Amino acid sequence: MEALELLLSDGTRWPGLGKRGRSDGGEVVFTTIPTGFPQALTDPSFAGQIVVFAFPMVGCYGTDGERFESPRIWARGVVTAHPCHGESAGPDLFGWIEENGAFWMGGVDTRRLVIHLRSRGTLAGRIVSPGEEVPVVAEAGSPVAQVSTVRPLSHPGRGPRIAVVDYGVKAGIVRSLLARGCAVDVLPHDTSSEAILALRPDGVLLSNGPGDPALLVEAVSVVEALLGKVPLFGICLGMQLLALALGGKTVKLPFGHRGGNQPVIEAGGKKGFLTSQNHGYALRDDSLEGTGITVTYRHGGDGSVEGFRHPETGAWGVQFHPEATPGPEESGGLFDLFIDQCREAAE
Ligand SMILES: NC(=O)CC[C@H](N)C(=O)O
Repeated sequence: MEALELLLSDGTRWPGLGKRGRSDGGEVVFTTIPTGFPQALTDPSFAGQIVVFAFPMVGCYGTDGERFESPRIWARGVVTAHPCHGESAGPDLFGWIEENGAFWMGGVDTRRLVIHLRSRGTLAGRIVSPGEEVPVVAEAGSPVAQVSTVRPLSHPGRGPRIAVVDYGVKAGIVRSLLARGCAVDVLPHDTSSEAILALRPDGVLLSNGPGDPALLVEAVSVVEALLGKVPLFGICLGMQLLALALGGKTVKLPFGHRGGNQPVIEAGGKKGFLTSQNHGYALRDDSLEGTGITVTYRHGGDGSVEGFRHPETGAWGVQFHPEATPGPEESGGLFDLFIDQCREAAE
């Protein structure tokens, strides 16, 4: 173990201990999940980011390969207060992070760091040696092409056939469809609308994924071409792309929503539930007029849009994660609603 620092783009330095030298720059974000760390780190939506765990003790159960959300870690670095080494459910979490070529730091005052990020907003950062002076910038551009499958992958099933456009899909989304009997085609992020419709899917699911949705101009035009032709359901980045295709706009949140206990309230109602979330962007409320979008869910904390439907085309989406992994499963029924919608459209 050697002394390391997390150097932030505002010049602040956060000391800790770890094993490796200097990471590249990445957006430093925090998540409040209290469990499911390997699931979070393998979520492709974290690609290129340095993840601060607000929960103090991390790694007590090691890793469990069966619960990965993709085959590898996409986060660039991990920052924690108290790394817990050793094996219980599986290999040592921090050894596994190193094997994946990612960086980690322990012994960091993550309570103060989370409050700093919450008040300053998300910043770029790098894991460096103490006192090291290097430029700190997060990569520009979208990581979607790096995390998406390059070839279509087909999973058989007797139920409706769902095409999943993979912008960085979590395995939990595919599992949620397969568990309900669907046949699933996972398609590369740049698949054309013609190629998607040629599969004659009963529905199209637009997946989660990393980065700024507004950079994905081509994906938005593919989604636009699908509108009204097939049932469409977007999750997180997928919902953002759907809204952009309908003429809405997105905005970067100051520090995002990342955690397993994010409250969501039905718009205009009182019913609330807890959700798993991992996003830094949101729909701009003032961009929705004239789009035909009806907001269905809002965040219980800041009131931002967490879901919508578009009655004219039947397209809809949620900003939170009904597949959970990690997090509460109480919104999993949304997959059933989508599958019912696909069945009805096929009749
Ligand atoms: N999990 C996701 O799909 C995240 C969507 C997008 N990258 C955001 O940060 O808002």
